[in-house]
Formats: sequence, C-alpha cells, structure tokens
Amino acid sequence: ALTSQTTTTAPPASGTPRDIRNFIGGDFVDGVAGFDKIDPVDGAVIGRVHEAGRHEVDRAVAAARAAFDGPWGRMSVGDRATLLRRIADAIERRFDDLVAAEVGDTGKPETLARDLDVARAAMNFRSFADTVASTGLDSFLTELADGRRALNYAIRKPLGVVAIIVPWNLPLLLLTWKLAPALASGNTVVIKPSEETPSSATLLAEILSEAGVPDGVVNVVHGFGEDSAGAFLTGHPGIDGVTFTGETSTGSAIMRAVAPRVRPVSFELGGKNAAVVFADADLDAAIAGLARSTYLNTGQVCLCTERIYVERPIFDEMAAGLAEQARRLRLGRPENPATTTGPLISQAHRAKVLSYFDLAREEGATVLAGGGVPTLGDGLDGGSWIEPTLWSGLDNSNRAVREEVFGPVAAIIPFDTEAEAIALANDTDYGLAAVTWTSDLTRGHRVAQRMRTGMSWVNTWYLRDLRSPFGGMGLSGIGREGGHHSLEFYTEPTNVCVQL
Ligand SMILES: NC(=O)c1ccc[n+]([C@@H]2O[C@H](COP(=O)([O-])OP(=O)(O)OC[C@H]3O[C@@H](n4cnc5c(N)ncnc54)[C@H](O)[C@@H]3O)[C@@H](O)[C@H]2O)c1
Ligand SMILES: N/C(=C\C=C\C=O)C(=O)O
Repeated sequence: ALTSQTTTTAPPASGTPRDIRNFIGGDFVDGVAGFDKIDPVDGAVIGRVHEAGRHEVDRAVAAARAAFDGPWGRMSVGDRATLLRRIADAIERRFDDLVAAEVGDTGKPETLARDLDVARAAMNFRSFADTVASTGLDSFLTELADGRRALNYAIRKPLGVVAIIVPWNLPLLLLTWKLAPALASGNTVVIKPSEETPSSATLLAEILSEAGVPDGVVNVVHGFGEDSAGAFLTGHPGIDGVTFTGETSTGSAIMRAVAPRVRPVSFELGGKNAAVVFADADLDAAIAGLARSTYLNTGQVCLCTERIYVERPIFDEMAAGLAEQARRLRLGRPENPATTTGPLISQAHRAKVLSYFDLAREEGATVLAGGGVPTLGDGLDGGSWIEPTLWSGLDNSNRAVREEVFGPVAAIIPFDTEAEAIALANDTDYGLAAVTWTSDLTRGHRVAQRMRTGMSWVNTWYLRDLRSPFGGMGLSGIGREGGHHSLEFYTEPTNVCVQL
C-alpha cells in the first residue's frame, strides 16, 4: 500500500530537486545510478531520477508476470472496463498534479498540458473501457459442401507482459494511449518513460495504485535506451510484446532486440508530414490551421507539418500570413496564460534543430520568420528556447525538406497542379500524416485518399476519433492503434471450431 511518504512525486518544496524513483511490484524502488532532470524553461536541475539497472528491470518483469498469473489474469472484461473508468476518474481527481508534472518536465504551456496532455489521459482510459466492453468476437456457422457443419468462434486472450516505451513530447497522452488498451485487454506492463520526462508516468503509477490496480500490474522503470533500461526491457525474455513510440532509428533497434524471440511490435515512429493548400481554400482558416499544425507543442508532435505545398496563385499570401503567425507566437513561462509556445525539450534537441536551421541556409533557404535563438531575459535564457521559423526557397531535393526536424519549423513550397502536389507530398520514405486545405470537398476526399499516410486530414488537423486507426506506414511505423485496432495488437485470438 502507498502512503504519502512512499511516493516521490509530491510537488517539491521550491528549489529542491524532486526524487524520482522506479515503481516495481507496488513499491517505489531506488535505482543503480542517477541522472538529473533539467527544466527546459531555465536549465535548472529540478529532479534526480533513479536509473533502473538489469536487476530492477528483471524485478519489474517478474512482478508483471506474477500479477498476470494472479487474479488480474482472470478478471472479467466487465470488471476491467469498470476499473478503467475508475482510473479515468482518479486521473481527473489528480488533474492539477499531473499538469504540474507534465509542465515541470517539458516546459510546455500550462494551457496546453491541461487541454491536450492530461485531458486526453482520462479520455484514453474511458475510450478503451467502452471499446473493450463493446467489441464482439468473430463467430461463423460453417456449412460445408459435404454436409458437415461447425461453429467457429474466436476468443481473445491478453499477450501477457507488455513493454511500453514512450517519448518525451506528449508523455502522459502517449503513455495512456498504450496503457489503457493494454490493461483493457488483460495484460500487465512494464513502462519505460523517456529519460527527459519521468515525472507524469511515476505519478500515474501512484494514481493507478490508489484507483485499485493490483501491485505488479503496472511497473515503471527509468533510464535511457541502449545499454540501459530501454534495451534491458526489449531484450528481456519475459516480455511478450513491445509497443513503442519514438524515433524511426530506435524502432529499428527495438525490432532487432525482439527478433530472436519473434515478439510482436506496435510502432508509432517519425514523420515528415506534408500539407497541401489549394488556391480555393479558405485562406484565413488555412493560415490558422497551418500555424497550429506547424507550431503546436513547439513543433514537437509527430503529426506536425514540416512541408507545406501551396498552389502558386496564393503562395505569396500564404507565406506572408504564416510568417506573421509565427512571429505572433508568445514564448514564455508555462504558467503565464498568454504563453502559446514553450521551449524545446532539451539543449541537445535544440542543438539538433539549430543544425537544421544552419543546413537550410546552406541549401538556399530564405528565412521568412525566426531562424535563431530568442533573447527572452526574465531568467529564461538558460532554457532551450528557439524561434518559430518558416523557410521558403527550398525543394524536395533538400535534406531540410526530407529529414524530420521535430521543431517549430516548416518549408513552404509552391506547386501548379493537383497531380504535382500529390507527388510532392508522397515523395518521402515516411508515411504518417497529411493535411489538405480546399473548399472543393470532392477534391478534398480524392486528394486525402491518395496520400500515402496512415492519417489524412481535410480542412483541419489533429482532430481525433479515438476509435479510428492511428499510425503510419513506411518509416513512420508498424500497425495501428485506436478502438478495436488496439485490441488486435494487445491480444492473441484463439479460433475454436466445434463440429455440430
Ligand atoms: N508516430 C508517433 O505517434 C510519434 C509520437 C511522438 C514522437 N514520435 C517520434 O519520436 C521522436 C522524438 O521522441 P524521442 O526523442 O523520445 O525518441 P527516441 O526514439 O529517442 O526515444 C523514445 C523512447 O525510446 C527509448 N529508447 C531509445 N533507444 C532505445 C533502445 N535502443 N531500446 C529501447 N528503448 C530505447 C528512449 O529512452 C525513450 O523512452 C521523433 O522522431 C518523433 O517523430 C513519434
Ligand atoms: N497517438 C496520438 C498522438 C501522437 C502524437 C505524436 O507526437 C494520439 O493522438 O492518440
């Protein structure tokens, strides 16, 4: 049982770094080493994270297996759905603490953490409670030509112990997007949050325990990837499946790790997402929509637009309008309600994004907005801040237009025909998300369907139905999650055939 002194995620007294521990078998557990959690807003050390070693990962997998073999593995679908709804209620009771954890780790505006990250955490649990309670089984009355008859029906069983490995951009949203269906399907889990954002997952473990999730069902181990907790987990013989969100290169590494044991993987990976704007689009709506799809969460959303193709007659107007929107964004402290845009997650990530700012200039870019590091004063200049940026003068041959930057920047490029626009948008090895802006909905449907992406929005972006298939193709991922698609991954069907 948890008491207030066993938890490590209570808001710290001001100035003292928080102690962030692993959560194994229902207890908060020290690690073998430690690393600092740096505040992206001002560079201060705000936490000391306990890194899980092989032994801690072994303990976490063993705890998950023991819980799976216990009462949890025999729980009814109805009872699991009820528990997921209780978890959603518990998340809403601790809403402010989860917002504080997410904002502390990422520096994102508090308004964004409230409206997106934490709000979606509760929604994810409710959505999968509904899904698991309402998704039927396959069954057929089989009648063969030779007169034999049979009943075929498929039952779904949980995979077992699932590894959940998630990134730092939408930490709680992405964790609960996988945790909810994994639990709904009867699995137990070991979570490895990003080393950049350990807090909300650790607090969530406490909340789940208070909501009645039995010890060992959910475990959290902190650390890095290679030669650390992430790799110890994916290479562990006790893991029955891996669900991962992160960089494409990491996905490849995880595939190699599970290959010897042929374990199933569900991957949401990188992207280089395109938007196509036709001359008949509602320009104000398109400019506002593109400002959101390019700069939301400081461009650190896998679905963000990094390539904008605009029909030539409106190119100048679109470029000027979007550059103006970029300049209007308000960088500042998360608690300021006027703040629209936070810092990047770290100095290391900022160095990566700035390297693309330099590369784009070398490749001939014209910088229509931003292009550097802002001077914010107010004690913020130790943070990982960057100017929202817009490039013109590039084309699909440039690395800055082909490689994922994962920051607040896009290249805006003209086109002349619909066929050319589709070819330009599909000219990538990624395949995650596309956006089409046009007033001609017949064209909107046609163009959206021809995008070689997992998701394709028309006259909007990141409008989500949690039952629809979410994921990417090519370098953007393997599989789909959402609604019954998640159950397809987190369970193994057994088809039973009974001769009648
Ligand atoms: N498709 C999506 O839905 C989606 C969503 C968010 C982020 N992303 C992608 O994630 C990237 C940014 O996030 P990131 O920097 O945290 O990604 P990352 O791949 O560096 O790390 C993601 C997670 O994987 C872990 N990890 C790293 N190497 C590992 C290994 N060898 N074995 C096991 N675990 C390992 C990390 O510790 C972290 O927890 C971007 O490329 C972005 O496009 C994709
Ligand atoms: N998986 C989801 C979002 C992914 C965002 C990537 O950064 C979702 O909205 O369910």
